[in-house]
Amino acid sequence: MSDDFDVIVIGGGPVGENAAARTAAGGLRTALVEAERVGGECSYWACMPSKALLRPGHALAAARRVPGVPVGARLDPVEVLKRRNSFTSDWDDAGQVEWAEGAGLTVVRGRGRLVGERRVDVDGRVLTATKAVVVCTGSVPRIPSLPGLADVAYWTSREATSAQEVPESLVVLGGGVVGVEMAQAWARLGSDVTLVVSGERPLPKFEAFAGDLVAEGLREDGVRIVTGAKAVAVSGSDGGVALRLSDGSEVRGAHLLIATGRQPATTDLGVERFGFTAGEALDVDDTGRVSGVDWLYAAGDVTGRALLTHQGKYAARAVGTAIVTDAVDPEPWTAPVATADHTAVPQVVFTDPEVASVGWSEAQAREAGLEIRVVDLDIAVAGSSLHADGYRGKARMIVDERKRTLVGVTFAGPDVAELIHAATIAIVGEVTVDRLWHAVPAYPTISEVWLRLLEAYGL
Ligand SMILES: Cc1cc2nc3c(=O)[nH]c(=O)nc-3n(C[C@H](O)[C@H](O)[C@H](O)COP(=O)(O)OP(=O)(O)OC[C@H]3O[C@@H](n4cnc5c(N)ncnc54)[C@H](O)[C@@H]3O)c2cc1C
Ligand SMILES: NC(=O)c1ccc[n+]([C@@H]2O[C@H](COP(=O)([O-])OP(=O)(O)OC[C@H]3O[C@@H](n4cnc5c(N)ncnc54)[C@H](O)[C@@H]3O)[C@@H](O)[C@H]2O)c1
Repeated sequence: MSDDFDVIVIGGGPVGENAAARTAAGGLRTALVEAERVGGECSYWACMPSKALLRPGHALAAARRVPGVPVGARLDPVEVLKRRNSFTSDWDDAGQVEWAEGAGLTVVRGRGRLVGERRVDVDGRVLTATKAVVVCTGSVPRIPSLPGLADVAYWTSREATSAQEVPESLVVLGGGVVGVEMAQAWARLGSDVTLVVSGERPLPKFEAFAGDLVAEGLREDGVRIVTGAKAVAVSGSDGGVALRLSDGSEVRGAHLLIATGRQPATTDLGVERFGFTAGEALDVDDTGRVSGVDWLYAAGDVTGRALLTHQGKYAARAVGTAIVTDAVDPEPWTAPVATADHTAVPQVVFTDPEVASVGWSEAQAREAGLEIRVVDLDIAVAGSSLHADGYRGKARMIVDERKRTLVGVTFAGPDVAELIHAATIAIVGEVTVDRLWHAVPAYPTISEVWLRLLEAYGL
């Protein structure tokens, strides 16, 4: 096999796969270098298995909210874990390799390292690229330096998404997205879960009402939430783990999940020779070109821009197009440019209730100095009351008063995920509220909340 390619992509997660598929489709000889499994974190230890663990609990809860639907008392963990395993293809990447080869990629197994201009060492074999190298190595868990942590067997998101048994009890440190999703998934499967968060509520990066509603949902599932807590030490305890907090109290569990964020996977990658620091993000422009190195590109978690599969894949499509078309300073909102990263990143937290947001939070919009108007509403329309008895949800719409366009939308409530794409379209398309008025939501759907938001705005 030749070691010469036009493009070498390091990292075969969802982002690397997309960048490579684009360049191959553009007629460029493309190598995809992967150290573990083609498909990356998302397919085997993140998006897919976590959502597969959550979905059965949501289905059961949804059925319980509609009288007349016969439902069992609890989930069947054996069947839930079996279905989760099928979503990860039992951690076998043969299907993804087959897809990659079908897309015209050369899959090279091994750990890639930049060893010179357009040169990548893969476990001793040096590949060269005529055009570009694209770094899509993703991210790894950020582990806090807690005394005692190195001496216990703790979980990261990998163990939390791939465990083959329901833990009797679980302490989750960190109330971000991984923390709340995994706390609920395992609580609904029968584990006794304690969630330790450093602030007033979980999900601090979202609007406060969203974190509050999710906290309510978790508590209803039996999750104990310890707020305002600073972990100071960890120790082994009765075959499990004890987490000591700054107020002197202790929380214990059979397992401890560290869910305190992620950091770019740039260690042992050779980035230092191009002026970057191992462990830090690769700084890129909107076409994905790495600052100061004209043949080096990056996309996805490794850039630290938006740690989300869909947004990383969007950046990958931009990178692939930029390489194929030799784009130089392309205009914003054209195919080789990931312009939406700045204003319209959608995210769904797949708890029950769900949180779905896009664009800026109120705090971010104010910090950016925008003249805004915030419209808050309970989600209480015919569609929501038919959807579930006792439906509880909230919506926030943030309007840029100068342009009369939306800059941020958040929904929190059962099954709001599918509402968010309409908001993404409105923000990306810079649709004015006056024009949005003519986008009539079907009756009786939960989307009618859009009409109520516009009425509350004054239309
Ligand atoms: C528990 C959890 C749940 C999540 N759920 C969601 C969700 O529902 N929706 C969502 O949008 N996002 C979710 N995310 C985030 C999502 O997983 C990431 O944003 C996404 O995986 C990033 O894709 P990537 O290709 O950049 O990186 P990764 O998926 O991390 O893939 C990087 C790949 O590069 C390989 N690699 C690394 N270094 C090298 C090297 N030197 N040589 C060769 N190969 C290398 C790795 O082995 C890996 O396969 C979740 C994250 C976690 C932790
Ligand atoms: N549904 C989804 O889209 C989804 C699901 C899971 C993860 N993700 C992505 O993966 C990334 C990583 O998720 P995450 O939850 O690990 O990170 P995160 O940054 O979302 O949350 C980490 C949380 O841990 C807290 N924290 C940090 N250090 C702490 C400490 N020492 N003690 C207590 N708390 C501490 C932080 O304040 C923060 O709230 C996120 O950016 C997220 O977008 C997405």
